[in-house]
Amino acid sequence: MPGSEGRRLRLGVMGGTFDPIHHGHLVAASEVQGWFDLDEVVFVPTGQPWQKTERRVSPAEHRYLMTVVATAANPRFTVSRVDIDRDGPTFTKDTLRDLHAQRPEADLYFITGADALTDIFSWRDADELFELAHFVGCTRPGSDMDPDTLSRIPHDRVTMVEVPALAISSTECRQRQSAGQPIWYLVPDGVVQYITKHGLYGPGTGERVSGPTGPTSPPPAPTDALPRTADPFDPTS
Ligand SMILES: Nc1ncnc2c1ncn2[C@@H]1O[C@H](COP(=O)(O)OP(=O)(O)OP(=O)(O)O)[C@@H](O)[C@H]1O
Ligand SMILES: O=C(O)c1ccc[n+]([C@@H]2O[C@H](COP(=O)([O-])O)[C@@H](O)[C@H]2O)c1
Repeated sequence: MPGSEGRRLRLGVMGGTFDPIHHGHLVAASEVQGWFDLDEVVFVPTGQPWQKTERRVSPAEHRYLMTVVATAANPRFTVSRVDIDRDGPTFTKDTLRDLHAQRPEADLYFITGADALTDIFSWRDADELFELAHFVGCTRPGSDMDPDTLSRIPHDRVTMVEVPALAISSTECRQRQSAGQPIWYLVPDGVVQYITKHGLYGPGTGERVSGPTGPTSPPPAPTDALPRTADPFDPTS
């Protein structure tokens, strides 16, 4: 099926662990959608993010559902299960091959933060990736990509895009939730409610509060928090 104006369909691919998804991810995807006139941006939560072994990653179904909640209002945003339904470690070459098999009519634009792009030559079969998709690296104003990495990427297969500064990370969201600090407005409202309902990132889940923002004693839990219910994805609850 052609995209607008009879040209080939343009499909953005926003891969991430999304533990949890936050407004930095959503702004980056939205900006790139506009820059490249993408017909759709498909968010792809990782199954087993093999380079994030230093910490516990939330179950894939939770990360998938938070991504569905966060993207539901945007008619151009969709969510794919290709990575979470594939066994084994998640490699982007598999993500792109699976999406190409599902949507052979589309050109793929893989959206990534500059931090992730800097590490791309540590990814599985990195040199093949640029044949499978055009890469879009999102930088914050004033930050530059590592010139060594940039020089190794074929220039016609990567574009750097400056997105509005949003110093939000999933790590910060987890740490704040663990410490009882608010995460409202860092993540969509529905994601705050999902996290509260399922008791994700609570005290005792191993998240550390770093730096001067961490309180010595956490503030009391907000009184409007949703009651915690049995977690269908946690066999121990
Ligand atoms: N604030 C942000 N602005 C733009 N891109 C971002 C931002 N945060 C993350 N990204 C990019 O989104 C993709 C998915 O990131 P990921 O799900 O690992 O989130 P994260 O915030 O980097 O997580 P963590 O803090 O747990 O490492 C990566 O390409 C990452 O570079
Ligand atoms: O292909 C790989 O080997 C590879 C290694 C690390 C990360 N990635 C991809 O990069 C995207 C962002 O990953 P992360 O771990 O920063 O959330 C996500 O789509 C991952 O599958 C891919």
